[in-house]
Amino acid sequence: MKVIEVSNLRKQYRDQLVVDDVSFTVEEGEIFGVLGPNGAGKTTTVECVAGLRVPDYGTVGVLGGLTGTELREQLGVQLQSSTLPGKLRVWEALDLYASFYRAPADWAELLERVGLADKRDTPYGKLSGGQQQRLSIALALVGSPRVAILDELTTGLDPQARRDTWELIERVRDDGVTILLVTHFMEEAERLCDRLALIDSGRLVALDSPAGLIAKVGGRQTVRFRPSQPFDDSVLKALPEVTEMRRSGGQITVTGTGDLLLAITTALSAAHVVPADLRVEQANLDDAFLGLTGKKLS
Ligand SMILES: Nc1ncnc2c1ncn2[C@@H]1O[C@H](COP(=O)(O)OP(=O)(O)OP(=O)(O)O)[C@@H](O)[C@H]1O
Repeated sequence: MKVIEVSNLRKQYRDQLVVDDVSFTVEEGEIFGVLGPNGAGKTTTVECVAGLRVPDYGTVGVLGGLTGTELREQLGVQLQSSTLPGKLRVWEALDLYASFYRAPADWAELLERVGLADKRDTPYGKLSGGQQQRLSIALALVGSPRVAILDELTTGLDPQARRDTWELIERVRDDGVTILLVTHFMEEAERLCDRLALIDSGRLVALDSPAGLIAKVGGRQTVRFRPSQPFDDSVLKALPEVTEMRRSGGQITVTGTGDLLLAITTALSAAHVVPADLRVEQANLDDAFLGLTGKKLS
């Protein structure tokens, strides 16, 4: 079932076109990512989905075209810019948000779920960045929505807090909430998203699963190793899988496609060379973005 349908969305601020003919659909139960560099138009796109901005052109449908109160009841939104008064206690914020809904979730249970039960009486201003983000997720979920929009959720968090937040988002999805996630972190998109819309300068560049996007750039891989003894470049350069080979100090870096690792290890073995410190790096979403737009994501 299609939960979000965006067709030919266009949005302009004065004379700046920031969303240019963007279309995508989000299926029920997905974590759907909108990935792109700063200023690409991601927030504007999801603000149109959330009904917070009016598109200049195109249509946006959530759960078959809900609007007004019905839309607000079914859609939880956590926006990049949202902050709360520093003195507001965690429980007060949840109680306040719960009062906006006819059938709110049990917020005490929600607090357990986001790991903030022991911060119930802590003022918002005294929470760490990660705790504030987890509270903002709880606030987005307090109306028991079927769809949640989460914008730049982990920006500014340390790696551990970021990983904790990813686990939390996965649990929310496992509970049946469809998630539209805005991010400019390649690693976050790769780890969390079932499908991704790559956005650059307001335009949809590609839409696929993370693996599908990476495959679009040809599945480039890099293999690094230290050879047990000298060998001639031609041993590897002659392989059809190899596109480039570089030597730096004692290390050799080979890039290529196909079953690169097998081709290299077989050729080295025939030349009686043992590869030590062998490492394989697959192409990632950064490479995909670079291949599709000519720009680096980060
Ligand atoms: N209310 C506004 N009025 C005028 N220009 C705006 C407004 N909001 C955003 N913009 C501009 O529109 C462009 C797209 O912004 P948007 O926030 O949608 O991008 P983004 O991809 O979410 O970027 P970021 O990750 O930096 O938030 C930017 O150039 C931004 O400066």
